[in-house]
Amino acid sequence: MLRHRLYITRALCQFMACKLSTGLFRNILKTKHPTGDMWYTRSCLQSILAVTMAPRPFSSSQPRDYSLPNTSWSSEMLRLYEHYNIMCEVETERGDKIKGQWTRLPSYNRFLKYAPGGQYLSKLLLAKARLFTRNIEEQGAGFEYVVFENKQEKTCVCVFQAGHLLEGPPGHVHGGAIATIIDSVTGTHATCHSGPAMTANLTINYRSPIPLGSVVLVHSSLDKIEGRKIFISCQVTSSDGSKLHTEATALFIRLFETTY
Ligand SMILES: CCCCCCCCCCCC(=O)SCCNC(=O)CCNC(=O)[C@H](O)C(C)(C)COP(=O)(O)OP(=O)(O)OC[C@H]1O[C@@H](n2cnc3c(N)ncnc32)[C@H](O)[C@@H]1OP(=O)(O)O
Repeated sequence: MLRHRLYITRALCQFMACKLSTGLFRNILKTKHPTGDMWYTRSCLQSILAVTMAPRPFSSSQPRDYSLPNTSWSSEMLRLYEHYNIMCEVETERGDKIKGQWTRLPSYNRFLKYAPGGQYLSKLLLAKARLFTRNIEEQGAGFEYVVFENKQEKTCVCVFQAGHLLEGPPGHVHGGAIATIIDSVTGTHATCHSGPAMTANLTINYRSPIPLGSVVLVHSSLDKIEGRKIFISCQVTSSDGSKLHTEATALFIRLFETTY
């Protein structure tokens, strides 16, 4: 009986929280600037990002964090993951654990009900929407990757293992898949640094093919910011850094005036 009551109370709490967050987003997204442009306050944006990036607090099935190791990860992938992950937390002389220079970024899960502009995204779309790079359920078949950010150095590093469904030239990764991972890593970098931004330009030079199944590093560096423009350069190298596979420059445009 008690268990039954607890169950009903939990369901009611979930329902209330869901309604509350929906209303909040609707109000935020409908807020207009006097010029007619969509307008977000810093705190609103931060709450949107916090909520969109964090696991759903009241969901019984927490979204999966695709950036955590799984059984498809090769020993090289795991080694590099550990290499950066260990730098996310450092031990002080007194033995306390404190935040290090690097931060592992969890995989991004979108569950906004309303797109910017107020357009209602149906429940179906909502349930099925997924970041393009995370759309293959089979572990190891597509994009296996994890992104680490170093705020101080304004860099991001992505450890990327390309699965067999990303084949282009026989035995090698498709150029479109390489462009996708570059866009995703630099886009994540731009968004983490400056808030929501979209790719305006992406220029890629393919220098040497990436063998399918290999692990490479995607380095993203924030070069400069001019108003809403964020300039990022990117290199894809072999895991030991000795071979350059791809070079790119990207221009992102920050969607809102607010600076972080
Ligand atoms: C944490 C996890 C999160 C989530 C992690 C998400 C990771 C995935 C990231 C994926 C990112 C994508 O693929 S995004 C999808 C692909 N991209 C798109 O679909 C974008 C389509 N384009 C647009 O929507 C628009 O053109 C925008 C938003 C880019 C810009 O439009 P706007 O806002 O009206 O700005 P606009 O006035 O035109 O331009 C502002 C300034 O930028 C300049 N500018 C604009 N476009 C260009 C350009 N291509 N090349 C040079 N310069 C340009 C203008 O001259 C101007 O300079 P000045 O006069 O001020 O000097």
